[in-house]
Amino acid sequence: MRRAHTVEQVRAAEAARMARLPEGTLMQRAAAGLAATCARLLPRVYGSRILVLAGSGDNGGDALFAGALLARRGARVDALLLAPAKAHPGGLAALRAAGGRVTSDQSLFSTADLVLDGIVGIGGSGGLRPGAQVFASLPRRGRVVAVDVPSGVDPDTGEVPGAALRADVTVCFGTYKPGLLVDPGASYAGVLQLVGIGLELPDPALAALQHADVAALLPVPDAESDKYRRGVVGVAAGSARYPGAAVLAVAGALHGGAGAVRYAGTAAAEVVRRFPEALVTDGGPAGAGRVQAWVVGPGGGDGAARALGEALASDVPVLVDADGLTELARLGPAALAGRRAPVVLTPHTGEAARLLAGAGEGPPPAAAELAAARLATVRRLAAAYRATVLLKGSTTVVAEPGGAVRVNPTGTAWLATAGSGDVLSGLAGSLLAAGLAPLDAASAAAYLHGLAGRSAAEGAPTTALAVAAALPQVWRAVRAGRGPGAEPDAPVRA
Ligand SMILES: NC(=O)C1=CN([C@@H]2O[C@H](COP(=O)(O)OP(=O)(O)OC[C@H]3O[C@@H](n4cnc5c(N)ncnc54)[C@H](O)[C@@H]3O)[C@@H](O)[C@H]2O)[C@@H](O)CC1
Ligand SMILES: [K+]
Repeated sequence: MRRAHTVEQVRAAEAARMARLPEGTLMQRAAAGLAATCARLLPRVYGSRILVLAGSGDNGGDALFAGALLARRGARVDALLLAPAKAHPGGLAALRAAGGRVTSDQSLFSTADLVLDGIVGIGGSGGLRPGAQVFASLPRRGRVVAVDVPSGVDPDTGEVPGAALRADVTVCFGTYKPGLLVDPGASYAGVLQLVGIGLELPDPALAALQHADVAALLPVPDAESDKYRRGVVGVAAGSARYPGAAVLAVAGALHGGAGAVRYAGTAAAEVVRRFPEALVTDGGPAGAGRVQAWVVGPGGGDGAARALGEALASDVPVLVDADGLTELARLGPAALAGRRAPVVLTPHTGEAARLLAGAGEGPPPAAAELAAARLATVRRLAAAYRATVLLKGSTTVVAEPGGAVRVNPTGTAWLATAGSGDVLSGLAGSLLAAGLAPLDAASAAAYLHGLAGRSAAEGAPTTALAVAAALPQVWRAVRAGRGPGAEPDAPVRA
């Protein structure tokens, strides 16, 4: 599991550690790790041209000390100081002593073999300041290595309020920061490299699952299992107008670990034609028979209101998606009051906007605004509806009310295809029925769905049904620890 901590948590851990260590020890550890990563990125250090962009704080200090270490190995290191009077004195002295120079030549940014972005780290707020904005648009030849955080990215939220410096690699110290894992910030961070500096950290503010975590969550039948013990998932989806949504949600559910899928709705004939193994009924959830979790809403059309009401009246977990969310937004959080079994909501940002408005949080915000502030949005929704919320998008995030947040590292833009959300809800509902806790079911489903999207697409447009069909091979890869994302620290990137 990749764990990310907020600036406040990092500062507290640093203060506790520094109290027991000689002055500057943590910075030396950070600089050594940073220099080692830079050295690995260069064909050879000796003779390489390196530009250090150093701001006014310790982030600049890290960059200057790392520059000094690289200069000692024969690199030609120039430092451009964004706030010359405030540059880290120890770092600057070390750089000079190692033969490095101070420059004001911005064109070195475009000719250097490697640029170290030490403009601002966890002390940063707002986008790049005017003096540094030019670097966001200058052409580049070598790689840009961000020190701790790409400058201009909010470390706690991943929001990018102005210009920011896109990195090829981000070397972060002590722990990941939420802004490195959540878009839009994550898209500025490139490949992440964590350097341990010996911090003792509390529970993370945010976590990203990896293969081993998901493998440990996935239900596996044993000798005593039968279809009912493995869990039956109910799917109330599709309508005369959108029968395909029923087929896709059932396709996801059949690959999610439940022992059986019970379909309730007007697309029963289509479902059973496609999947003879599904148990089907024409009515709503109320008369469908026992299930361990309901999925309500994909393509539900006019029938979504009734299906939602009947599913919520049951005593099992309910996952609400698509038209079910539109209906829930109309009813507001009161519709969930008194419910004991968990509720999972899976909105995209448009649905999230409606849900927030439905919770009395003012007029619907613009979806783009919510996408730019994904963490804040998912937390607000989880708190307002007291439900587990999976917010879909360029990075899918999952939050529990007042609790843990998970970010999915496996997403791919190829999944932005019609019907792919229906597969995800079926899959997540199936994991719920198999007994996973809501946060685990939602985040494991997002993880598998992302990998299945990659595998189905392989760089070309794909279909929702192909994504569902790729799920078994993805389960195998995750359980075997194979394929993209299997290495504990290799980020999965499109
Ligand atoms: N505190 C520690 O023990 C350690 C800190 N480390 C480094 O120290 C960094 C944090 O250092 P600081 O607390 O000095 O803060 P920064 O170096 O991140 O920022 C310094 C100052 O820049 C100004 N600033 C804020 N936003 C800005 C912006 N958008 N553009 C330009 N300037 C801006 C602020 O006045 C801020 O205090 C970490 O990110 C990490 O790189 C590491 O050396 C590890 C140990
Ligand atoms: K930085």
